[in-house]
Amino acid sequence: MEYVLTTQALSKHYGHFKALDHLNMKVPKGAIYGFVGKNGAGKTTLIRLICGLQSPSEGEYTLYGKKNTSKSLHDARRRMGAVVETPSIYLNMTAEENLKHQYIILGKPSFEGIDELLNLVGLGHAGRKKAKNFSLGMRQRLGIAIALAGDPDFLVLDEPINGLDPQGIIEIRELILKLNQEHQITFLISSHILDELSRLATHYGFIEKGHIVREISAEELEAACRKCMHIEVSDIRALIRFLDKEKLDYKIISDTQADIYGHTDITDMTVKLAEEDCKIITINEKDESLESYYIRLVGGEDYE
Ligand SMILES: Nc1ncnc2c1ncn2[C@@H]1O[C@H](COP(=O)(O)OP(=O)(O)OP(=O)(O)O)[C@@H](O)[C@H]1O
Repeated sequence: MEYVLTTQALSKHYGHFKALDHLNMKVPKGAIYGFVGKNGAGKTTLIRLICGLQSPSEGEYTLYGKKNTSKSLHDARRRMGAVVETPSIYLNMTAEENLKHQYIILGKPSFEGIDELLNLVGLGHAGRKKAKNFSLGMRQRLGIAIALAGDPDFLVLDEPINGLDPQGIIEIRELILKLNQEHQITFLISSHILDELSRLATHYGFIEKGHIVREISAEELEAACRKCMHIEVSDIRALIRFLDKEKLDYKIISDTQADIYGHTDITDMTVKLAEEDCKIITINEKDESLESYYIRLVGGEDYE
């Protein structure tokens, strides 16, 4: 497998504090890599390091196979774009002027392609409007357009949907999917909004206290998320008696509802419960959410 980014025991210390502690991760080419962790876990620190905004204390990383210590890292970094924390846009400029400014910084010979870029991020109609009048979602999309100006094939987005309204979230999601699928751009997206990430990510890296506790593909994650049967009954005590007798793993949700893990013979359960005058009101299969998996992995305290 070809990797756009790898890190080997990458560490960043601030005095005695280890913001990154021997972090190992691999972002495959073509992936949408969800970089998941609580506030303060070290996500932004990793992003700052790979963008070259800070230097590692120990360990190393490669971008497109080029080591961070090698001279050719500069060329590899040209293939990468990033929106770190808030997008760096000039609010008194229009979207078009912001892009022209970026083109000048990049030393591009002409402004060719700006209209195309604005259309790509869904700002074709707003090119002449000042950025200060943009919604947060439009600003985020302009930030992505600026990051795309250098024609990267790896985009790093730090918490791209933080603070966006539902419509803004959908627009960013669709843009990321389009750029990934139609323009073959690999993404590293840091987020603590797991539900949203699970609609996009092909791979996940779970970071906790500066190191990766699990790296897993979306397919592996789906298999690892426990399937369960959600059941609503008229007599929860009868259900508990049945589940204990069958030695099934379960969780009581309310005084009429429970989640049952593992294989359950529904016919047998229906008959046995009927013998105790317990009616099944509803029953359906559900997957454990990414959020429950994550909490199981790193523990729930101070999770936002
Ligand atoms: N310049 C710095 N000096 C000292 N400590 C720092 C510095 N930058 C970050 N830290 C600490 O390093 C830890 C990791 O910070 P980082 O910003 O990478 O977390 P994060 O996972 O991105 O969380 P958030 O979502 O809150 O930004 C935090 O405890 C933070 O306080």
